[in-house]
Amino acid sequence: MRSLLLFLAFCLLVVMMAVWELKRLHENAYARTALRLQNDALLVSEWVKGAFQTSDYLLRDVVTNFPQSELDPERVSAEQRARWVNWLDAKRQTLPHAHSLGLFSPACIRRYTHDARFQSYFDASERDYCVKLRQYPAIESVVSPMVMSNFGRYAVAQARRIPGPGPMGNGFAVIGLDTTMFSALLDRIDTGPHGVITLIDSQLQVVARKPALAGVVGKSIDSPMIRAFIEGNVDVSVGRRVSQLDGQPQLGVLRKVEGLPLIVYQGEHDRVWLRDWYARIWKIGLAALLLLGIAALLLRGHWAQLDLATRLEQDIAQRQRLEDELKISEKKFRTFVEQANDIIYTLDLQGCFQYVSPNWRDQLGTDPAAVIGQHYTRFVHPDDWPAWHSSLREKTSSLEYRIRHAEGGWCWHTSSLTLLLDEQQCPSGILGVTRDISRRKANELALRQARDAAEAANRELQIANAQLSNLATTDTLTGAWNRRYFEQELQRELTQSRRYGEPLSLLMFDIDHFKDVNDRYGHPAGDAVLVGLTRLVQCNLRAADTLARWGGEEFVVMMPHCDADEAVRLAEKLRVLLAEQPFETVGQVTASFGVAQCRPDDSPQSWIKRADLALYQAKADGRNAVRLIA
Ligand SMILES: Nc1nc2c(ncn2[C@@H]2O[C@H](COP(=O)(O)OP(=O)(O)OP(=O)(O)O)[C@@H](O)[C@H]2O)c(=O)[nH]1
Repeated sequence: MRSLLLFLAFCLLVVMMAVWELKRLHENAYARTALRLQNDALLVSEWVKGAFQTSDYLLRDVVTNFPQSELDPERVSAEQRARWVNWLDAKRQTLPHAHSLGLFSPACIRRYTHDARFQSYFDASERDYCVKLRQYPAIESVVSPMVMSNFGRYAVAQARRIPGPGPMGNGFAVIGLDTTMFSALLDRIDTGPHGVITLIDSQLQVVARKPALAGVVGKSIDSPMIRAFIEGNVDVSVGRRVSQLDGQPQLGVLRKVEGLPLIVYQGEHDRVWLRDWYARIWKIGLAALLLLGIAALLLRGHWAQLDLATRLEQDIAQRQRLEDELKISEKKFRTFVEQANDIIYTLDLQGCFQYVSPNWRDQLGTDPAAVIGQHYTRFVHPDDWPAWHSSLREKTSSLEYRIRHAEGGWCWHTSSLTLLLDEQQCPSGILGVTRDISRRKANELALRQARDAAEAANRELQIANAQLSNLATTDTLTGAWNRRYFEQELQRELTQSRRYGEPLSLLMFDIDHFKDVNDRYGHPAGDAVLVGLTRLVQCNLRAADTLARWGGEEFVVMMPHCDADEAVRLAEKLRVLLAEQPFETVGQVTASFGVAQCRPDDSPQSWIKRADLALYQAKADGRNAVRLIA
């Protein structure tokens, strides 16, 4: 963590140093370029001043040598006037860039000009030079901002007062200077491929520019900053700006031309004056990155060493901790082994005891020393050897077995066995923890015996219940359902039949002259007839039909899903079968049958009553017959 912080601090330091160095280089480049531009601007302004001084000499010459008496052309002859015009033109031609030269009266009326074609009346009282001469009587000479001259060219007018008594003296001379002279002047200056020099007048009009741009001369620059500079007290201003004329970012110097309504702007494109600085950005940036990269590599190496050292320390600490834990664990284990109720032992893979805890003696009466080296079969009941044998091959297992007590007899024990592994993860022995469960086994035996007795009693009870239930629903003599059961079934079937709209019929039959059978052959023979008859009828019914003994020698059969016709057919069949069946001792007997199909409005009683009535009719009609009351 500390090294990371150091690295981050180093990174910060490198970045700060790089930024500081770049800032310093930028400032140097700025200062150096600004100084050079200032010098260049000074040079240009001096040149411009020099140009105006030259023209001013010409004006001085004119003002000094032109006689005052000749200024009013009305008083001068035409020939004399022509001579003065030629004189003025000769003076003008001494300056190659002077395109006009004239003389004005104190009232700013032009009296003479160098060209005979322009001798007409011209009032210059509104012109800037006239206004200034009138406004400031103390000054001798003025230069006006650039104007479009009468000759159709941009020009700057320079005027010089003609000394005289009035506030305006005896008038003034004006020379018109073609602004192309400034362009020619600027052309001679080496500005480099991206340097700019612009001459601007006090009206913020471009007077001349290098490099030249089409239509730029006379163009007004809308710059509050330049306007403020013109109106301010400082003579020089340095700053970065974007040129309004060509849109280039530049470092530029503005310098007022002393005593003239002109300023020089000298600028250099950022690309030029910052060229070295841009190159240094790359170099310094790469150097910083290199430094940071080296630092990062060093840090990584340091971390790797640190990590190794830390891991070694951790390993040592962990090993120490494990050793301590092992000691504690061993101590605990020994205490646990020696004080526990359970017998703890180890076996080799063949099943011989290698260690047994001291309580073996307490629980099994043998000294532990005598047990060590012995095979488990020496102590374990032979019936439990298979369980032991298979457990010794398991990773973990538990088993219950009998083990011999030194004083004779067997104790029940349970053991949990765990396979022990050596450092190579190979089985090296078996750890066993055993506990005496003799008491539990005795309890289990008692419990099992009690449960067996309870189950036997339960079974007897179920048999008795079944018998009781049978008795409650069946007739003991014939085995047919009894009347009570039949009535329950009748009610249930009646409900079912109504719910599903199925037909349901009832058959009631009674043995004919049964009293005579009893009387003649005895009651047991009569019983035998009843039993035989029941079997015969039962064998000829469907599984869904219910046969019940209604009472004495009278029986009923309920037939679900069976209409009156089917019921009559069955009754007829039974009647014939019975009549043809010989009974032991008694011989053949007959029976009469009454049939009734259940009606929708029937109650059990009304339905049974109709069957009974049909039976009565069969009896009345001579017996051994079937009758239906539908
Ligand atoms: N053996 C024997 N006889 C019974 C048993 N129950 C009723 N009886 C006898 O059945 C006889 C019924 O006689 P009756 O009611 O006069 O009818 P019947 O003699 O069969 O004459 P009809 O029915 O009119 O043909 C009686 O003698 C009863 O003692 C029984 O469980 N075993």
